[in-house]
Amino acid sequence: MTINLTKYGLTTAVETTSLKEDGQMLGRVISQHRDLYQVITATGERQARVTGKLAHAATSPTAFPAVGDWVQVCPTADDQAQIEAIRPRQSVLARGAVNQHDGQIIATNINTIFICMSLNADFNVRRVERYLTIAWDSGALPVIILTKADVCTDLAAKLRAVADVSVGVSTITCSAETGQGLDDLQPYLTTGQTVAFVGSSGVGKSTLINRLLGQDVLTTKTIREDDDKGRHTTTSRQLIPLPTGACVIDTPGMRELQIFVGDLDQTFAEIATLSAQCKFNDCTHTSEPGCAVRAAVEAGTVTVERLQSYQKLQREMSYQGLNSRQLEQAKIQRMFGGKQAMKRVKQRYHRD
Ligand SMILES: Nc1nc2c(ncn2[C@@H]2O[C@H](COP(=O)(O)OP(=O)(O)OP(=O)(O)O)[C@@H](O)[C@H]2O)c(=O)[nH]1
Ligand SMILES: [Zn+2]
Repeated sequence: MTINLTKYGLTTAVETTSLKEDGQMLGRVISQHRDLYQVITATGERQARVTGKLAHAATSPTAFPAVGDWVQVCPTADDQAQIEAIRPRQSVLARGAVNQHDGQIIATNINTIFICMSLNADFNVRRVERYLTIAWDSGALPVIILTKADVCTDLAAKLRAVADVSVGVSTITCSAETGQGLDDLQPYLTTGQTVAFVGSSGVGKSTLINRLLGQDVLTTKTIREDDDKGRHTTTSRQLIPLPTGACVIDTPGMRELQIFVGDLDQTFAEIATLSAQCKFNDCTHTSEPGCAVRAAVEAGTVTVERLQSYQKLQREMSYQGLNSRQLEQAKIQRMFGGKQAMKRVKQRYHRD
C-alpha cells in the first residue's frame, strides 16, 4: 500500500527538513491513546510507541509526540513502528499549566484555527477574546467562523461586535444548513494545510466538518440525542484528510479550550499600546494613578467590559504563578521543545 502523505499535510518544507537516517521513514501522528500512537506513513498506518531512548531523554510531557506531529519512525513489523524523533513543530496548541515540567499538548502543526461561535444563543464576544488569546499563542492563524447564519436576525450588529474585538482577524459567516459561506473556507483548506475547529459544544463544528468531508463521519448532536445511549460510541477523534486536500484535526480537548497561557497583547492590542503610557510599568489598570487604560475607558474609547475581560484573562494567566520571563520560557518550550530546538528552528529559517 502506498499512501500519498500530501493528503496528510506533507509539504516540501517538512520533507526537505526531515532527517534521512538509515531505515527511518517519515510519518504523521493521526491519533493517540495513552502511549500508543497511530502514525500514517508512505506505506500505510502503523501503531507506534516511542523508543526507550526518546522516553529517557524527555524532560517534560511536551517532549512526547502529539496528534499532528511529524515523526521519524522505524518500522518494526508490518503495521508497527517505533517513534525515534519528533520533527520541529510549527505550531503547538496546549492546555494546562505549561511550564518546563508539565502541560499537555492537544495538537501540533496546525495552520489555521477556526474559532467557531454560533449566531444564536451562544454568541458572546468575550468568548471570542478568550479563544483568540489562546490561538495567537499557538503559532496558528486564527479565523473566526460565525455559524448558523440561517437562524440569525441581527447579523449586522453581531458582525460589528465581533469586528470590535478581532482587529486583523478574518471573520466568515456561514450556515451548514443552507451552505452559505462554506466557499469562504476554501482558501484555508488547500493541500498541505492543517486546520482545527474550536468552540463551545453545539455551535455546529461536527456539522461543518461533515459538510466539508461530504459525508457524516463525525457524530453530531442531533444524532447523538436520538440515539440509544452508548450505541454509537463517539468516533475516535483524529486527523482526517478532507477532499479539498487539507486535513482537519479533531481531538478531545481541542474543542473546548480551558487553558491558560495565551497571548493577550495580540488579542487586546489597543490595551497593550495604552499600557505603555501608564505611569507605572506594572500597572494593573485597577486603581493606580496615571493609568492610561482607565483614562481610555472613561473617555469611552475602550469599553468597561473589554477591560474586565482583559483583566480576567490576565488573572487566569498569572494564576499559574509564572512571571513574564518564565512565561516566555514556557512558550519556547511549548513551541519548539526547548532552547536548543528553537535555535535549530531559527537556523533553519535563516537558511531558507
Ligand atoms: N440552524 C442551524 N443548525 C445547525 C447548523 N449547524 C449545526 N446545527 C445544529 O446544531 C446542533 C449542534 O451541532 P454539532 O455539529 O453537533 O455541534 P458541535 O459544535 O460539533 O458540538 P460538540 O460536538 O459538542 O462540540 C445540531 O443539532 C445541528 O443540527 C446550522 O448551520 N444552522
Ligand atoms: Zn494602567
